[in-house]
Amino acid sequence: MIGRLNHVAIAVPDLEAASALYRNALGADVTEPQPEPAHGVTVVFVNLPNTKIEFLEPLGEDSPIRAFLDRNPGGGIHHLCYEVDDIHAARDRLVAAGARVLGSGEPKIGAHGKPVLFLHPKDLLGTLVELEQA
Ligand SMILES: CC[C@H](C(=O)O)C(=O)SCCNC(=O)CCNC(=O)[C@H](O)C(C)(C)COP(=O)(O)OP(=O)(O)OC[C@H]1O[C@@H](n2cnc3c(N)ncnc32)[C@H](O)[C@@H]1OP(=O)(O)O
Ligand SMILES: [Co+2]
Repeated sequence: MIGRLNHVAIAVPDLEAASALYRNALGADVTEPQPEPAHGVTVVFVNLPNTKIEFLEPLGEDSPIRAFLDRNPGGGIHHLCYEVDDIHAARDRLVAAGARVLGSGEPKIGAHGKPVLFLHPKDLLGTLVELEQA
């Protein structure tokens, strides 16, 4: 069921500063800011040979990452995103294993234009897990 590691997400207080740091200090290839109002964040992706890093900045008053940044004002690793062949089957299997799906329980279109959903960190080893339909 579980497939490629699509991305590791880092929540940051300042997307432009984070992008400049990775470009200047690491020579990274960083995409331009992509507002995702349905998810309450603006994102960029750091393209790596074998996966991506996603930087997240809060967008709007109800951003789901606001409290995380209050706890981690300098930023911090926020979630892992795994690709799955069938996001509904993966969801149902995880729910059967006791994991809680966040939000409505139905996938939403994510930053790559594909269905995504999130599982509660308390049910998956203290790690927020995102699933993306491959
Ligand atoms: C554009 C889409 C893009 C993509 O890749 O396609 C994205 O990735 S969008 C990313 C932003 N959206 C989300 O993260 C949606 C799912 N997240 C949530 O619904 C919330 O962040 C939630 C519920 C996981 C946590 O919200 P909040 O911090 O406000 O809740 P609590 O303060 O009640 O925290 C509960 C409990 O969980 C711990 N926690 C919170 N966030 C994380 C985390 N990222 N990793 C690990 N643990 C986390 C928090 O510390 C609390 O623990 P406790 O021991 O009870 O204090
Ligand atoms: Co993500």
